[in-house]
Amino acid sequence: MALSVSIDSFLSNHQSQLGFVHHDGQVHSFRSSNILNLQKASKTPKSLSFMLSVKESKPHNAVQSNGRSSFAQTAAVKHTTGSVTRTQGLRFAVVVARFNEFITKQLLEGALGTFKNHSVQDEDIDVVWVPGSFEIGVVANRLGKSGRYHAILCIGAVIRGDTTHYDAVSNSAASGVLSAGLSSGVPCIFGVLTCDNLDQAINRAGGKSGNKGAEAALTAVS
Ligand SMILES: Nc1c(NC[C@H](O)[C@H](O)[C@H](O)CO)[nH]c(=O)[nH]c1=O
Ligand SMILES: CC(=O)[C@@H](O)COP(=O)(O)O
Repeated sequence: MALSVSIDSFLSNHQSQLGFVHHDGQVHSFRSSNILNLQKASKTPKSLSFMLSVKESKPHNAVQSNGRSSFAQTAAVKHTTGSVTRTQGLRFAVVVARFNEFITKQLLEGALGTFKNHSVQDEDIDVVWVPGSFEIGVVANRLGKSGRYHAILCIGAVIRGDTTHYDAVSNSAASGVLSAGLSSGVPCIFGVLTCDNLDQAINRAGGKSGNKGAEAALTAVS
């Protein structure tokens, strides 16, 4: 059964955790200890661009060839989405693993390029190096709790070897990043490659499958 939630009940349920900027640019609700800290840390405190934009979409009936209305139900409610254009005053930390550095450096380059393309200022980005992907979570958690950043981008490259070590490191990296986000309340973005071989990693670090660091940075902005 589909769950239908109106924007009003969504807002009243989440206003303690999130701030919202309506499409008219007005802040409609805004609080939480981290966000307050962020507000203090922000160079331009009145910039609330990191908050989610609430965009109104007009109800419309998408009629399928069989004559039935397809997503009329979802089209009838307001949708909430992040913005990749309102970046003024956004601050990011990037936690990057030194292990497989020839890959993680490329991912980092991709991420910094994306930040630049989205007008995030160099002085609003801190890069913190850790030994391996296993250590990313603990540092991301600490940075998240500092209240200085709007999102933490986590970068690593775990490449399968001969033993089950790969599973331990990649699963720990994923759950570490997840826990860091949940416990700090600051989005911690998973930009850790988990690859079966070196080729896969190279392809995803600026090769033929793109640059996953760049993609993860866009997620952080959003
Ligand atoms: N094998 C990989 C590691 N291993 C190192 C661990 O992340 C960790 O630093 C060590 O176990 C000490 O706690 N790290 C990666 O990022 N990628 C690997 O492929
Ligand atoms: C992440 C890994 O599995 C790797 O670096 C360790 O390789 P191995 O399993 O051959 O010890």
